[in-house]
Amino acid sequence: MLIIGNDHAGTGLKNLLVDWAREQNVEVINHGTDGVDSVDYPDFAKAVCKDLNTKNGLGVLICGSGNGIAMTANKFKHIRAAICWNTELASLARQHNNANVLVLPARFVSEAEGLEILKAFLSAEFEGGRHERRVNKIIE
Ligand SMILES: O=C(CO)C(O)[C@H](O)[C@H](O)COP(=O)(O)O
Repeated sequence: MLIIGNDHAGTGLKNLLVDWAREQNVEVINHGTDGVDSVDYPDFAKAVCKDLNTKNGLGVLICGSGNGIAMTANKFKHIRAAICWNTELASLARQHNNANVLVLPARFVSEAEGLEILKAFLSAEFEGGRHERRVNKIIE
């Protein structure tokens, strides 16, 4: 399951990702705005993170730079949100940090790049070991 949210800067990329995920038969919950009128990104980060803390899935948050929406998300317990602007960062966010929210900066990646970054995030797995010790220290 993907739980997705975005502000007005991320609507186009969000639509592409939702369409792709549904084509893959991945269940998607869309908490983002579907328009381009100016909205406030914390509202969407909060909706996604609250939902994610009650469901088994991964989150995707999209805004212009990624910064504000990630700052908001990382205030939630059990949320580890990683801003990723290429596929390598997305894989590492899962492999090393067990990130459960992918944050995409829509004004700094193309829509095609955003989709590849999501694919990399979804296909990577947490490696555990020394990384588990470190992630546990984040959780503490
Ligand atoms: O950091 C951000 C959200 O996490 C953003 O980049 C916003 O999308 C951005 O600040 C919106 O800017 P705008 O000038 O209001 O479109």
